[in-house]
Amino acid sequence: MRSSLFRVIKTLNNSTSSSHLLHRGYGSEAVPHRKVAVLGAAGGIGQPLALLMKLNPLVSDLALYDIANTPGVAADVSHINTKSEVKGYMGEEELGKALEGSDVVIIPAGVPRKPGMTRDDLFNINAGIVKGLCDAIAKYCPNALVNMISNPVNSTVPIASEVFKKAGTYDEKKLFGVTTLDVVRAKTFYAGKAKVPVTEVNVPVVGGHAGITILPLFSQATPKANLADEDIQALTKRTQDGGTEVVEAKAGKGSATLSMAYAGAIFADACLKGLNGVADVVECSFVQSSVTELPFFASKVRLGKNGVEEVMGLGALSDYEKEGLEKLKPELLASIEKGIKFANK
Ligand SMILES: NC(=O)c1ccc[n+]([C@@H]2O[C@H](COP(=O)([O-])OP(=O)(O)OC[C@H]3O[C@@H](n4cnc5c(N)ncnc54)[C@H](O)[C@@H]3O)[C@@H](O)[C@H]2O)c1
Ligand SMILES: O=C(O)C[C@H](O)C(=O)O
Repeated sequence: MRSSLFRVIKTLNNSTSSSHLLHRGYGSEAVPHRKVAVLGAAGGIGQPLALLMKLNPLVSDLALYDIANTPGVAADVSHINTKSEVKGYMGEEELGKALEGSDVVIIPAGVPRKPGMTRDDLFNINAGIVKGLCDAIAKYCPNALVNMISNPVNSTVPIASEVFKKAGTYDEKKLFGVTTLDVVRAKTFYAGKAKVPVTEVNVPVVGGHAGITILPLFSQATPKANLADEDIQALTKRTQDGGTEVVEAKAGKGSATLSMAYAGAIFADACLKGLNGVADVVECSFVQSSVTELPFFASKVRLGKNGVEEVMGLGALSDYEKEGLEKLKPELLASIEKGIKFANK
């Protein structure tokens, strides 16, 4: 039963090098003790993400924190007969206990979009939520790798960096905006158009995580396919609007949760693999960066024992991608500056 479940995950999991341990079997192989905390664990993303992290054999302790409903989620997930110990924490007074000793903290806490909203429309509520949670991270687990899912990622990551700077705990190698869902979508859409096996596809996605700031680099997609320019443009637009496609389909009942949980689990797994010293773990992520003149930028990142080991360059871009890159910069910079300003006010 257990092995068949992992076969399903293996089939689902077409990520690059970082995916393998998500479906690694339960052998006697020794892996270091690792605690993962999910903040917002009772939400639409939090619940399936908690499930996927419970299936990850690299996790020893799984802390599920939310302001409401975590006892039920934790009781439910804890009955799954996999390795990790699950504990639920509810309310601010239990946040410290949830965070203490964490190696990786995943943050899907905050409100999702409704049709007609941009991710930036979430700023007023989510900025404060993220700031409060990051204050606690700085206090209780300053060395943890932080995987920021809460939107607008283009602003919440800069907010987190400022909170950590103020607390004197900022390490740019340990703060990640999770953009894996953009990569997951780009792979799926490319495979469909190029008629190549989706499990073999790789597509880097750079920039940020909102609208035109999401820049998939289909010129670097593998396996290669000779797609027409209008196909590339349509794929680019669909990837940029992927979140909105889901928001509209859910018609007021939230945004992507299941595909996001999958993407979040892949990224957290990559972080754990890096921490554990697995070589050549590469994922795209929105991190502090000098790849462009912007202070934060998503690109391929090599993960290691201390978090970011290398922020990789963009590689060769097509003229269409070069144009997209220049177009995204003002919007991305404005979102970054908005986050920094909020955290310092
Ligand atoms: N990065 C991405 O690619 C990506 C993808 C999808 C969604 N998101 C974002 O993720 C966030 C969550 O989406 P969702 O669909 O899970 O929303 P949701 O409303 O279903 O769940 C959010 C959860 O956060 C909890 N929460 C609120 N304030 C909290 C606090 N201070 N501490 C801890 N928990 C708190 C809520 O109680 C709720 O359980 C949204 O901001 C959404 O836009 C990001
Ligand atoms: O689109 C959203 O609001 C959620 C998320 O950022 C996504 O890309 O699905």
